[in-house]
Amino acid sequence: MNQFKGSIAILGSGNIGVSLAKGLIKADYALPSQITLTRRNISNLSVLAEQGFVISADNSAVVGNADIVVLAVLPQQLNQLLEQIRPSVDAKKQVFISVASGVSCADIRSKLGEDVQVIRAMPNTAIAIGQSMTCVATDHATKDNVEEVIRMFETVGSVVKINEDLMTSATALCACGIAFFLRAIRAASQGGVEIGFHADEALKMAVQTAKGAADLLLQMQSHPEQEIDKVTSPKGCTIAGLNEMEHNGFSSSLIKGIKLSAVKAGALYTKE
Ligand SMILES: NC(=O)C1=CN([C@@H]2O[C@H](COP(=O)(O)OP(=O)(O)OC[C@H]3O[C@@H](n4cnc5c(N)ncnc54)[C@H](O)[C@@H]3O)[C@@H](O)[C@H]2O)C=CC1
Ligand SMILES: O=C(O)[C@@H]1CCC=N1
Repeated sequence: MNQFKGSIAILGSGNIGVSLAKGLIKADYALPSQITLTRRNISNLSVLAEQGFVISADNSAVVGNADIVVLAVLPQQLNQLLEQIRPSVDAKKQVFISVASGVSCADIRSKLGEDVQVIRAMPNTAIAIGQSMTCVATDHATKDNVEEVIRMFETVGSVVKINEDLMTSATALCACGIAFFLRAIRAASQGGVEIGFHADEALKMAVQTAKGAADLLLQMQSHPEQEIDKVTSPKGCTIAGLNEMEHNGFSSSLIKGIKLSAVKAGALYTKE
C-alpha cells in the first residue's frame, strides 16, 4: 500500500477526528508522526501523543505546515475555526476535507477563499477499525485531489462518491446510521435477557447475529428480503416475531428516524 507522503492536520480531535486518526494509522496510510491533532484542551490528547501523534492547540500554525487539513469540529464551532486558520491558508498547498454535517464546500470557500480546494467526507465511527461507510462529495475540487481523498478513505472502509446535495442524506443513513444499528443490537440483546440469557452472552449472540446478517448481504450480494425468506418457515416462529415487530412499527420507525436525522443534519450550521 502506498503511504501518503505529506502531512495531515486534523483540526478538532474529538470522536470522529480521533477515530479517523487511529484508522489511518491502522491502515498504514500514514505514520503517527505525519498526523497533527488539534483540540482546544490538548491534555485530553496525551495518550495519542504517547502513540507518536503530533499534538497542538495552535490551529493556524498547524495548517501552515499541512498538505491535507481535516475539519472535524462541530458545525456550530466551524466558523470560529475557519476564522483562526484563514491567515495560514495557501490554496496551492492544502486540500481541505470537511466532515462537518450540513456545511457546504461553498460555505467553507466563502470563509477561506474562493480558490481553496474543499472536499466533504461523511464517515462513521467504524473508521477507527477500517470499517467506515464514507460518502465523499465536492462541487469543484480537482480530480487528483478527489482521487487522493477517496484513496485515503478507502484505506479505512468503503467509499461512495455522491452529489453534494445528498450529503445530509448520507449523514443520516451512514454516519447516524451506525448508532441506529447499534441500538438495534442492544435492543435484541435485551430481548435475549428476557428469554433467558445472561446480558454478556445475549450481547455476544446479538452482535454475531447482526454481523452475520450484514456479511450475508455483502458476500452474497443479495437483497435482505431474499435472505429473510430463507429464515421464515411457514407458520414458524420467525414470521410470527417479524410480523409482531412490523405491527409495532419496526420498519416505519427506522425510516421516520432516518428522515428526521436527514432534516436535522442539514440544519446544524448557521452561515453567520
Ligand atoms: N461523531 C460522528 O460519528 C460523526 C461526526 N461527524 C461530524 O464531525 C464533526 C465532529 O463531531 P464529533 O467528533 O462527534 O464532535 P466532538 O465534540 O467529539 O469533537 C469536536 C472536537 O473539536 C474540538 N474543537 C472545537 N473547537 C475547536 C477549535 N477551535 N480548535 C480545535 N479543536 C476544537 C472540541 O474540543 C472537540 O474535541 C461534526 O461536524 C460532525 O457533524 C461526521 C461523521 C460522523
Ligand atoms: O450526531 C451528529 O450530529 C453527528 C453527525 C453524524 C454523526 N454524528
